[in-house]
Amino acid sequence: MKFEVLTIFPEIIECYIKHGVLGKALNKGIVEVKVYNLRDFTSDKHKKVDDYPYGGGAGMVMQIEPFYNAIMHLKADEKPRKLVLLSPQGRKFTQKLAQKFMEESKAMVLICGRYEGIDERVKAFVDEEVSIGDYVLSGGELAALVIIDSVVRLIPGALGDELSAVEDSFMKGFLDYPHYTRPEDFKGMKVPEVLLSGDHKKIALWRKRQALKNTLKNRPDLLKNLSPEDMRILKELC
Ligand SMILES: Nc1cc(-c2ccc3ccn(Cc4ccc(CN5CCCCC5)cc4)c3c2)n[nH]1
Repeated sequence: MKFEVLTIFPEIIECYIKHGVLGKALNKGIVEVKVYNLRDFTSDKHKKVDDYPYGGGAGMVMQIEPFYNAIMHLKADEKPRKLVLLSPQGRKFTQKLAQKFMEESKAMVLICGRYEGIDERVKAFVDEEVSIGDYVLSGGELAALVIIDSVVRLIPGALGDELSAVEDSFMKGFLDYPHYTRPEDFKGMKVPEVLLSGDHKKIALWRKRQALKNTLKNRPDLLKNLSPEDMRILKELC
């Protein structure tokens, strides 16, 4: 899978993708990330990318020309790609949308604005407008990294043999169970006995109960389409 990122701060993207799962996926050739500086697609000596908003208002708005020039440059190879604009007003990004992007797109262009946003006319050239949550960031780069990271985790082989994104809790429809590792007793804070029992059936049931308990407490909105067994466990918790 190939990601092409348009931004005025390429360093933000370049620094993050070197590390962890993403770094390994890049080294394995499972994913390719190319970052383009929008200033390289300007036509003035000052490499200007923003201007005052028509109609007045605070702040600056990013001009359409650098975005247009960059998008036309990418499209010159006539390869199919999904163009995604990051914005506070976009469609909410979820694990389900990450799965859809991974399954449907061989290449994605992630368009990152800054300032108070970008000229509305850019939207004529994009396929999706996506928000990663109901809060305002300073630009699209963090949102682009969230999308890259969560989509790459879903690519078969990206996480290495021992891990699988399929196990990620959001894929199962509720939150994760608690995790523990050594030491068994840290300043009197002990690991739950059941996890030391070696009884895998009991451990699995305990983890399911804990996951449902966490979900009921923090994200009851995720508790739908439960299996009869999960519903039985949930009723015991109420
Ligand atoms: N999920 C998410 C994505 C983004 C995102 C993505 C892309 C850009 C490009 C610029 N910014 C910063 C920005 C955009 C708009 C405003 C004005 N607006 C006024 C009314 C209330 C909402 C904000 C202020 C600052 C971005 C922010 N934030 N959150």
